[in-house]
Formats: sequence, structure tokens, C-alpha cells
Amino acid sequence: MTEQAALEVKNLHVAYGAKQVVQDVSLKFPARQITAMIGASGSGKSTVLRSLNRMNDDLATVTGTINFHGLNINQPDVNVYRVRQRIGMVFQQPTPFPLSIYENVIYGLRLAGERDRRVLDQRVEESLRQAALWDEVKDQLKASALALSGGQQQRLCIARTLAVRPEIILMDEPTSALDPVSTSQIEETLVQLKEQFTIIMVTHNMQQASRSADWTAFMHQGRLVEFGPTAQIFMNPQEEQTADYLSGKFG
Ligand SMILES: Nc1ncnc2c1ncn2[C@@H]1O[C@H](COP(=O)(O)OP(=O)(O)OP(=O)(O)O)[C@@H](O)[C@H]1O
Repeated sequence: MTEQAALEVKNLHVAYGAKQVVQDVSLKFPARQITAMIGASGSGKSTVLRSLNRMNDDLATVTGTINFHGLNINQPDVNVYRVRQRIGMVFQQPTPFPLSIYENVIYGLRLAGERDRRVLDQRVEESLRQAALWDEVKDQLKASALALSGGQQQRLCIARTLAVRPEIILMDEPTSALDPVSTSQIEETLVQLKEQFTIIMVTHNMQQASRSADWTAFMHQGRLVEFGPTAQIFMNPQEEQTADYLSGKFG
């Protein structure tokens, strides 16, 4: 692969207690591209995803290297807070805080100590525009985020993640709780976002992977079976397990 990697995972193993659930995964995630992680339920996709910004620290034993700008971020002395600023996460269920739309967007900036109102205002507009929500909410920034629809709440959560200017955005089934219209709005947003950000997304939705992702990784029983350009994985998989999964033989 000639693409520049935003993140490189080498020999990743993850265990919950004695239960080994991810085995020897090595993978380079191309920069400013969308990579989809697909595979049957329980194959370890979310576990890999959460390991990438150290979200598994308190739950699991994660070994192997995760190289980000030449630094192995899977080491105890690495500042996890900084890692999560650079590698943000959007979850399956929209998780707005019970605050105004404005305060939701700048939540991370406030935590980081930013107080300059002009900076905050500017970042709110920029992030909401990037998340394709600005036009819908610009006149109600002080209203509660909880009054938004599910799809709007998820785009707000994307804006909140973008506001701290990460490089990589991890998404764990970001549209599975949403209706088809909201889903296609988010997919369109993702395509815009990849001009500036690297996106790594777990999805059960094969159409979503084939529509949105440049690259696809197929996992099975804790192992990475195949990784390649999405069109190749879907049209001409090299591994029998990938072909079986895509043709609905299991999963
Ligand atoms: N916190 C946890 N404690 C113990 N086991 C866990 C935990 N989280 C996940 N597992 C187990 O690890 C394995 C992989 O789960 P994971 O959620 O990573 O798979 P997945 O491919 O993302 O599945 P799904 O598509 O259903 O979300 C499963 O056997 C699951 O039961």
C-alpha cells in the first residue's frame, strides 16, 4: 500500500481477563481515508477500535504496538488524554450532554481550558458546519441538545469530537440507531470529513461499508482475515472466509 498511514497497528492482542478476543492484528489505516471494519458479531471489531485510543485500558489487556506519528501510544507512560484529543471517538448511541447545543460542541475545549469567547464561537460554527448541522441549528445554539432529533444529536456528537481538532475519528456503528434519512446524511458528512480527517468505522451495514469506505478490514473470530480497497474486498475477496461472510453464509 502506497498510502500514508495515519495509524499503524502491529501484532495487537486483546484479552478480557483470560479470554483472548483479538489475536495478532496488524494493519495500517490510510490517512484521510475511510476504513470500515466489518465482520460477524463478536469478531472483535469494537475491541480493536476501542484499543486505538486506549478506551480499553480499564477493561482489557492490550499488547502490541499502535504507532501514531512515530510514537507507540500503547505504552503506560503515554498521556491518554492527549491521545484521545488526537484520536476522537463517536459512539453507536448519540450521547449529547444535557446542556445547550453550544456547550456540547465546546465541551472538550472547555476541559482543555479554552476561555476566549471568540475562539469558542468560531470553533462552534466551524465544527457544526463540518458536521453538516450548522444550517439546522444556527438560530438555536442556546437550546437544549436533548431537543434535537436522533440524527441531529449524532451529528452534534460528531461536531463535539471535531471541535478539539483530532486527526483520527473512530466511529462505532455511528448510524445503527438512526433512520435511513439520518443515516444517509451522516454518510454524506463522512465523505466530506475525510478531506481533513482519517475515519475508522465499525459497521454491520454492508451497504454502508461499500458506499462510504475506501478501505475495508474483515475480521473473523478475533483475527484480521483480509484488508484491502473496499471494491476489491466486496467484488473479489481473496479469502474464502471473506467471500462466505459477504455472501451471507455466516454472521
Ligand atoms: N467488556 C468486556 N468484557 C468481557 N468480554 C467482552 C467485553 N467486551 C467484549 N467482550 C467480548 O469480546 C468479544 C469481541 O467483542 P467485540 O464487541 O469486540 O466484537 P464486535 O465484532 O465488535 O461485535 P459486535 O459486532 O456484536 O459489536 C466477544 O466475545 C465479546 O463478548
